[in-house]
Amino acid sequence: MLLPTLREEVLKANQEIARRGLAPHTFGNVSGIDRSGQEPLVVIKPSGVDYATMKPEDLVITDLDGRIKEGSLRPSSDLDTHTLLYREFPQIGGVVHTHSEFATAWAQACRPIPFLGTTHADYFHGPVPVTDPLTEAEVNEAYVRNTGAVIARRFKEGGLDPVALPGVLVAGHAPFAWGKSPMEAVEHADVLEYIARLAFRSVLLGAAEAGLPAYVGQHHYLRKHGPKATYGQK
Ligand SMILES: O=C(CO)[C@@H](O)[C@H](O)COP(=O)(O)O
Repeated sequence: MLLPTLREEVLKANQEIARRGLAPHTFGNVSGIDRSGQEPLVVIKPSGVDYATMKPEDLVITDLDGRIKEGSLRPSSDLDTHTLLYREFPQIGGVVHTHSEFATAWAQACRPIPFLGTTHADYFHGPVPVTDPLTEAEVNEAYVRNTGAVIARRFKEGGLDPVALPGVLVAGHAPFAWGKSPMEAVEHADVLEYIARLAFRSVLLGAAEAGLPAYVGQHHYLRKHGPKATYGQK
């Protein structure tokens, strides 16, 4: 993907998380990556800039280690999480961080979103995982980079597939979601908030946390993503 097109898509994606109510104030950020050139380049939201006034030239371009290549504004304060996820999950092309209400509530409760319905199963093949809380050492050493590290650790140690589970809850913080592109990452962040709200209400109504029978979840996930889709545990 050429950078000018990626810039436009990352700008639109950042405006979309605001328009969809997923990012009150500036509590959220979207990035995209262009892996087509010799050096992968990340395009990310500038820190603290109002989505409504954001322009393509405000976006910041960095390399995969977060070194700024282009841009006069400060990159999002979550840059190191985004770049670590691009290094750890080579399949992804876009990352979204939001503070959407219900997904953030599950993250603050340090509880995974249970696998309760087919709406969930269409997009997330399994409970939406929650990370371990960062240790004091991880917070003090590098909070943002270690936020990415605990996400990567949760998927690696859990044998989880970031394609079949395109999002996570960072314990005590809020959700991150990803996809093949910035706009697909926004779709996943939007669905994550919707299934978080549904699960919250279902649990209040007494839904068994045992959740959906595996065969129903698998049927719906494969129906949406095709018989060759990767899903579930690796
Ligand atoms: O999680 C946080 C703060 O808790 C951040 O996501 C900010 O809410 C957004 O920061 P910028 O992207 O504007 O730097």
